Amino acid sequence: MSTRQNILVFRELPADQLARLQAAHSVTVADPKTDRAAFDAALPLAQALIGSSFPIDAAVLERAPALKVISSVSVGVDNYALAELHRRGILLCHTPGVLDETVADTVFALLMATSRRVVELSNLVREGRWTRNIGEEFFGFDVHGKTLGLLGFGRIGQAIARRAALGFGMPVRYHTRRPVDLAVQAPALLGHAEHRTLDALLAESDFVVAMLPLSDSTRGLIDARLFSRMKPGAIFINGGRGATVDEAALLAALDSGQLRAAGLDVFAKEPLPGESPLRTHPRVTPLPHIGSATHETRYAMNRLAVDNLLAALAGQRPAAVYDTAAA
Ligand SMILES: NC(=O)c1ccc[n+]([C@@H]2O[C@H](COP(=O)([O-])OP(=O)(O)OC[C@H]3O[C@@H](n4cnc5c(N)ncnc54)[C@H](O)[C@@H]3O)[C@@H](O)[C@H]2O)c1
Repeated sequence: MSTRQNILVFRELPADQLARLQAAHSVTVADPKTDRAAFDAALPLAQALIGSSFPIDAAVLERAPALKVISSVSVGVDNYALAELHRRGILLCHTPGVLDETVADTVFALLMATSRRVVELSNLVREGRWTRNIGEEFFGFDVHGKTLGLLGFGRIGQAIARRAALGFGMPVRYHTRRPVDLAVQAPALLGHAEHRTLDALLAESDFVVAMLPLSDSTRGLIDARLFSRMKPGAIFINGGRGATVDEAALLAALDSGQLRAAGLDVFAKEPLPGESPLRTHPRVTPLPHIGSATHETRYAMNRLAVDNLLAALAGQRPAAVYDTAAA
């Protein structure tokens, strides 16, 4: 590639990271959510894109004939038309690894909040309704020692498993298409985590945590059948992607009492529409997709995304390339 390339930044970057791009390339900043016209105007000459949280679909790619590389400030790649990127020979980079521990912390916050009713009981205090000692009707359920079932046992799933097994004494069950060789891939979990078929995991787990990417194989995967196989009174947590869950089936499972509670960081449609019953359901703890949203981690993700882009534009292999051929 020639030296100065046209980069289109489609989501705000920290000033120092933007400066790294500007030092070496011609940079246009245009967020399509707030200035679609500027984004569209920059597409035809863009050789590189960097950003997140906006669908780069076939229609966008069609208007970007010079595009060679996209650097996503995310680990999930469901916003990108993967087959089309592969067909056009466009490199896709993402940010695995740097957010694992932070997303696992967020998932654990949801485990604690749902089982110990943290938000509900904090509101009771704030609203002046704490007028006598708390009785059984406000008691929660223990987290420590309970069985955790993980749907999705990748980088983040394993970080959740470490917290559960090593910090909270929780037996961990996980479901993947093939068992993981723990001795090689997750030695800290040897003796703590066991592979299960999907139905066996659901039947055994007090907490079912979904940490799945969104793909053709996971869209709507967590449906009425799966909720019906969970232990009565189980708690369901979703930290992966909203569209892996049939939200109507989730609500039905909550209302029938099959599920005790749900903690959700992600939703099929985001921001969560005002009319969604999940917004105000008394046994749902909703979060506004904050899995990786800490100062340190968002900065690390932006820096890695800029590293990836600069390497690609210099003709080097970036540290984190997503294999679009395998999608
Ligand atoms: N809430 C947030 O803010 C947030 C933050 C980061 C990532 N995420 C989501 O979490 C996902 C997982 O991230 P990761 O880094 O752990 O990914 P990863 O690729 O390391 O792990 C994905 C796991 O899902 C499993 N999997 C994939 N398809 C499956 C299927 N059909 N059935 C069963 N298991 C299946 C894989 O085997 C693997 O264990 C991301 O793709 C992203 O969508 C959410």
